[in-house]
Amino acid sequence: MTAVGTLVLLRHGESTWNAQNLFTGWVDVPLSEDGEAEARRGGELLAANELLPDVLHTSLLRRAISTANISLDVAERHWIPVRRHWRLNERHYGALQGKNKKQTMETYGEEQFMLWRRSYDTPPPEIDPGDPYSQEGDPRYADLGDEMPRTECLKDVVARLLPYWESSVVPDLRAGRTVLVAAHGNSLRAMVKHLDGISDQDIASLNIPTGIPLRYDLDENLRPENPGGTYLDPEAAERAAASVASQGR
Ligand SMILES: O=C(O)[C@@H](CO)OP(=O)(O)O
Repeated sequence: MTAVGTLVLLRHGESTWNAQNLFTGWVDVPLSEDGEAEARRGGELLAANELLPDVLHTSLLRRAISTANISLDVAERHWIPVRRHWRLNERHYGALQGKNKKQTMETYGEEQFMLWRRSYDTPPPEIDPGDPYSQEGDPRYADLGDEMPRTECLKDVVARLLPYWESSVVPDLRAGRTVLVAAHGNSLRAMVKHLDGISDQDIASLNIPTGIPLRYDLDENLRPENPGGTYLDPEAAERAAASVASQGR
């Protein structure tokens, strides 16, 4: 079967809050210097593999936007059309946004910490609208109304991501375009869960590394011909995914 579409998933490079081990979610933090370097490396990998995106989809958060800009600039694809949507945002981390991961684990214990961080359907407590890390009143979310989350578990992310996948990403894939999705650890875990048909249990142990393009060749049913996708730098991806898994320790 010939692949109908090529999808490239790119988690943003390290952010300043990744570097400080803080729960981030919808807080709009920038890339760290290392994160910018990862984004440049991501662009080099795209160019070296002749994997040149025709269209970009990003979240509304600058760590994903900047990563895509830097990578595409390096790959000489800075000019491609872009669509941005909140449905590609990171999982909203509720009241944990801005909290240190290690301290959270020490305060609540490893079981509760992992339940909030990786269980499929247990969201963290809701964020208070007056919390300094709440997005209440942020103009970019003015149209969300009742859909504005105050916390999310991965199941919630899957539910809000899939309408965008169907309405906006799938048509680009079906048109034969190479589609770059620049997003986040948990919004991409939601996408990979859908693509690979991963169970609610097994998704807990899947972690996506920062800054390494993950390629999927999709058949006409939009099922991966290469299940699990193919990282353009598999060794670096394995090391980096293990480091995401161990955050908090
Ligand atoms: O803090 C976050 O928003 C995410 C991604 O950095 O963290 P985690 O990997 O713990 O879900």
